[in-house]
Parts: sequence; C-alpha cells; structure tokens
Amino acid sequence: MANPGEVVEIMLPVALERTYSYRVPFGNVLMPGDVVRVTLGPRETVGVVWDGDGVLPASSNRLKYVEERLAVPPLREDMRRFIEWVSNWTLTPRGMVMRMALRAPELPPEKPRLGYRLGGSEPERLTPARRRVLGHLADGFVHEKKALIEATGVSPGVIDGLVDAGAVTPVALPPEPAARMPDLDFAAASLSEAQARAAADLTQKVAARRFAATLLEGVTGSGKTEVYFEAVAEAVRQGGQALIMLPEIALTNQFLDRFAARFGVRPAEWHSGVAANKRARLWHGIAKGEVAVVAGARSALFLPFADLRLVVVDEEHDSAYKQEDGPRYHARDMAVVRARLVDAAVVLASATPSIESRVNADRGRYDHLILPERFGGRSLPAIAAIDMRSGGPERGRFIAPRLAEAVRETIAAGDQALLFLNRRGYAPLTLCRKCGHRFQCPHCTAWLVEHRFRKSLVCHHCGHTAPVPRQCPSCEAEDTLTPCGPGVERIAEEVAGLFPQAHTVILSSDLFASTEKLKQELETVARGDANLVIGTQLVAKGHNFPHLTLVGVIDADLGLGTGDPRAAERTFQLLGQVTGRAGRGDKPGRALLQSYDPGHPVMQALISGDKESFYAREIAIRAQAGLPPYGRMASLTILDEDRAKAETFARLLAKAAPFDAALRVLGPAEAPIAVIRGRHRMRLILQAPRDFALQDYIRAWLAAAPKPTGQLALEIDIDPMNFA
Ligand SMILES: Nc1ncnc2c1ncn2[C@@H]1O[C@H](COP(=O)(O)OP(=O)(O)OP(=O)(O)O)[C@@H](O)[C@H]1O
Ligand SMILES: [Zn+2]
Repeated sequence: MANPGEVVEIMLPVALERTYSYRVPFGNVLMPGDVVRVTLGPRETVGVVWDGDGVLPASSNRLKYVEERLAVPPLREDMRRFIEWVSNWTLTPRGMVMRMALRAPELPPEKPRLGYRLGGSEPERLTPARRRVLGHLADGFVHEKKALIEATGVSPGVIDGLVDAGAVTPVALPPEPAARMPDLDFAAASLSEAQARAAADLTQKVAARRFAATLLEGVTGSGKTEVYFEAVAEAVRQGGQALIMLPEIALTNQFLDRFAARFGVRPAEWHSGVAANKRARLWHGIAKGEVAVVAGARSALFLPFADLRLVVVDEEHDSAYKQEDGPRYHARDMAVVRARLVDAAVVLASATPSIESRVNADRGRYDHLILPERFGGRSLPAIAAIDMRSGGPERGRFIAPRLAEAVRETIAAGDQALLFLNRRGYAPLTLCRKCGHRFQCPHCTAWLVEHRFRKSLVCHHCGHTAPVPRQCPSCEAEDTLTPCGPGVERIAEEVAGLFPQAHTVILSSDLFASTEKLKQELETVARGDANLVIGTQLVAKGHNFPHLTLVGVIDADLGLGTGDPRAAERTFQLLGQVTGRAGRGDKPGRALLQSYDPGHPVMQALISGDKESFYAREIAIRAQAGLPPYGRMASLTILDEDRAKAETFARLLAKAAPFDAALRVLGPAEAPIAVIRGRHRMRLILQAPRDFALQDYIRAWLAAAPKPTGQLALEIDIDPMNFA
C-alpha cells in the first residue's frame, strides 16, 4: 500500500520494459494493480500500479503525481504475474503485454436502459398506435423501451406522447447482466462409459483446485465437447469460472448452441467481432466473477477472471493459437501457464494432438485421457487414396473420375458431399501462354491469385488487388493468360459441369461480405440444405454436418514439401480433421484423398487409421533432429525496405551473437517469402537444446548488439510456428 506523497511504480501500455515513478496524490492510497490515469510527457494515459520490482528509492523530488485512480477493478496479482510471464517468454516489453489486459475497461460505461409501465391516467386522445402501447403494457409489468417499440411497431414519439399525458411512466432499468448464469441441470448429458470415465477424471481435477494439465485425446466425433462440458459444470458448481478457448470462435454458432443445449444459455463470447460496449460489460462482469463461462479466442487469456478454475483449449493443435504479430505468444502454451498461476485445471482437447502435447503426455507432464471411439457406435470414415499418377483426371481438370463417381452416388442417395481444397480463389498462378510472363505482387515475393468472382488478381500476403487484364503486360498478346492450378472457385466451375443438378455451396472466407453471412451458410450446410459443399480449411474445424457422408480431398499433398518442420504433422492434423467431418450422422462416412504420393507416411497413416505409428515416427524424427519439443527454436527476422540495409544489419547481429557451444545460429538468409509489403526479410534461426535458457541468451545478445535504427525492424519469435 502506498500513501499520499509516497512513490509508486506505474506500468504504462507502451513498448518499454521499465516502470515509471509517480507520487500518490493527496487523499488517496494506492495498491498494486490499481488502474490509474497519469500524464506521460504531453499526453495522458492509463497505467497500472506495479509491484514485483521491489521498492525503488524516489529518484527525484520532481516526480509527477498520479492524476486519479479509475473506478475499475484492479488487475489482480495473478494477472500481473501472467503479464510478466508472457513478457519474459516472448521477449515482448511488459507494457505491451499489459496493454492486452487493459483493452476493454477504458471503454465508456453503457447508457442506462429505459423501461416503461402503465401510468395512472387515461390519455385524452386514443389513436390506434397509443392503444397498442397501452394494450401491451396492460400486463402490469415493466417493458424495456426497445422491446416495447419492437412489439408494437410504434415510433418513439408515440411513447413520449403517452408519457407527457401521464398514461405511461418511465422506469430506469438496471443494466443488463453481462451474461446469464448457466443452468447446470438444464440437460445433463448421458455419457457413454468411456466419456463418463474421462468426465469424472476432469471433474475431480477441477474440484481439487490444484493445477493439473490433461490432454483429452479422442477421435473425431467421440464427444470431447460433452466430456469437458462436465468439467465446466463442476467449475461453475463450485462458484468458479471457466474459459473455453476455440480457434474459430467468431465463425461458429454451432458451438454456442451446443453449450446452450446443455446449459440453457449461451456462454459469453469473447473475440474481436464482439461489439465494444458489450466487451466492456463482459470485462467488468468477468472481473467481478459474475460471468461464469467465457468462450473465446486467444485474447480471452488476458481477461480478468476473478476465480478461474478451468481452462479448456479445444483443437489444441490448431496453429491459429499462435499470434503472429505483436506479442508472438502461443495461446495453448500460455493457457497452461495461466492455469498454473491460479491453481486451475487445464484441458487440451484434440483428435490429432500437437507433437508437443503428445510428448508432454508421454513424459508424464500432462495426464492423458483417451476416447478411442466415436459416440453412439458410429464408425470413423473409411479413407482411401486416389493415385493421381494413374487415376487422375484429364489435363486441366482436378476431380478424378473415381471421386466424381463417389460424389454422384452420394448425391443420388440424398446425402451431402464435401470437396476440400485449402486454397482460396480461382487459380494460384496466372501466366501468359505466349511469353511465359507470371503475375507477381509488386510489393511481395508472391504470385497474384486470380479471384474470378471478384474479377481480380489478389496478393494473399498484402491484399494488393489488380483487375485481370486482357493483354499480357509483357508481350502485349491478347487473351493469352492462362490460370495454373486450382483454387476452390475453379473446383466450383468443374463441379457445375459435372453435376449441374447439385445444390452447391462454396465456403471460402473471402466470398462472404460478413462473418454473419458465412455463419448462416455454415448453418445451411449443417441443416443439409445443400448437397455439395466446396470448402477451404474453414470447413475442417469443429463443425458437425450430420448429412455429410463423403469428403473428397482435392490435393492431399498441398501442405507437404514446404520445408516447414511441422509440414507432415500439420497435414496429418488438417486431413484428419476434415475427413473426420464425414459420417457423424446416422449413415457411415468415407473419404477419398487425391494424391500424387499415396505412399507418403501421412497418407498411409490416414488410410490405415494407424495414428500411433504416425506419432511414433514423427516423434522419432523430431528427437533425432533436435527439433521442438526436443530442442528449442527462435527466429529473428530483420525487415527493411532496403535489402542491403536489412542484410548488413542481420550480419552485424549474427556476428554479435555470444559464442555458446550448445547453440547454433543459422543464417542470416533471406526468408522464404523474401519481401512482404515492400519490406525485405532476412532471417536468423536459433536452435538450442531443450533445457537451454534461450530467452536469457537472446536478451544478453540483443543488449550488447547494435540496435536497429530508422526503418529497420527486428521481430523476435520464440517457438516459431511459421517459417515463411
Ligand atoms: N453423451 C452424448 N450424448 C449425446 N450425444 C453425444 C454424446 N457424446 C457425443 N454426442 C454427439 O456426438 C457428436 C460428436 O460429438 P463432439 O462434437 O463432442 O465430438 P468431438 O470429439 O468434439 O469431435 P471433433 O474432434 O470432430 O470436433 C455431436 O453431435 C454430439 O452431440
Ligand atoms: Zn503483396
């Protein structure tokens, strides 16, 4: 506690590691975690009273006073420690991490709601509109203004007139609760034996109120959601809170509806698509412990839970959990940290866990719960490969005859088929038939992707858009431009020719004006209103399409051979996920993988269903090569508009790296995508043994190394997931 005149250290939301000293104003005491307004140079900013650095002697008598303490819940000790942890781990200044925890409370409080009930007197003049309002209020209850207007269809002026006449009385309503309480007994699931065993284990861990990490591994459709819902119920039963993290929360109403089917209400949603005032209300509700369950994107980790008992990371293997700008943190890993700091249970759920989590389970750092079968006696889809070298379609086409036949059978049987291709647009490359000119982005080392619906060439890295010209810009020949390779739009064209009667839906994020529209289309598919779906990876994740019985993967090899150390793992996960959409309803499902390399271990593992040998092989490769989780990695990317400057600095930096026999510094080399948005990218990769204090090493190195100046930027990525 700091008294008036004493010095406090304030963390400010700026890109600095240090705190700033201020004096406590008269008439105030300040506690660590208090949110305050201070002036910093010419401007005002919001900061947090910090602790943890020890008490610093007042360095000057000319310290400024804190302006005021804000009437918002203080940042709790566990949140302050979490911020420091994330900052230390990701090498991001503490102020920048703290900023994520302070995003919502600065928002203005919501306006009070207005309601009406019947007043004492009769109005002199009774119009039909007035009669409708009075009729609606005749039940004697208070009705909210908005609802009253909606129900009666009158203009607000009509109500104002009735208020003036004394026939209606305005009432101030308490603000709407941030979220409704889940009803734990609303519709308790009847679990299978395996599910019940897993649920009991998790429930008991939540009740124990100790940190425990569990990998919940269950095949697609095994009911992992139903199982962890029981752990959520236990957290709420104990009066605590639960956080469920989902990689695509903004896209799926289905998850929210399933929660509602179990608990009677939807959980509170937290992601960038939630309106600002709603977010502010939630933030405060969560800090006060009034919001029991939050379903959120990775940023939900920084919410001020008052009593967090459980964190669930669904689809824990998903690379969307890695934030690729700002503080580069992996939300799955930080979820484990967050849980440990508050003695909560953490559950990582997946049908195809990350190698990292599998190894943690093998080492006994995580418990391992397994659901080996689909719920309700349903079988996993039968998976087969189509060898495109012998069984492929004619040139310029992408759907093999055998896949086309399977689609035809599926549609004829009244079922739904999905053709999966993880590539947006019409064609990934356009070239001139005559001179070979290829369309490249002027700002990036990337081909422009033709989007035929939008009639443009688009860069998927910077968004650069240009119309498709009739003439080749290089040789000026007309009508010589040819698309190379397929995107989903091109598959749709082929499908239209093959199955003219099918009701086809294309699910690709760029084809929808809003996420709301996209959500609606996903629901159309779930209802079975379309019989042929063409989709990118957004259809692969977590959806339940009960009518879907066939999944055709157009290019199963697409993610392989990228040079990314996780290419095989990712392909296995993505294809496991997407084929797992088939046969979740009453009828069994099947999947066909179009591949030029059907003997590849990934294809073989999917076809045989022998997941274990895939993991064993992949883990052995990692161990042998010292790749994560058997070794540690970091990447340093140096960016500048001037290639020479980037390269010179990268070399200086590499030269300044302190010698350590255990560590390897690779590069500098040009990043695979050498230029993005006009900035050249040079990269250094660090590889170290598992127990190496990589962050300490980098901190010491950068402290002694030359500093970037001018346009030059240095991006540090600990445990990088993206090597592009
Ligand atoms: N105990 C149960 N009672 C009734 N329905 C269940 C039960 N368990 C699972 N289901 C149903 O089975 C389907 C699959 O369950 P769920 O989506 O939880 O599986 P999952 O393991 O999360 O699958 P995926 O990894 O593919 O997302 C859902 O429709 C779910 O409602
Ligand atoms: Zn570009």
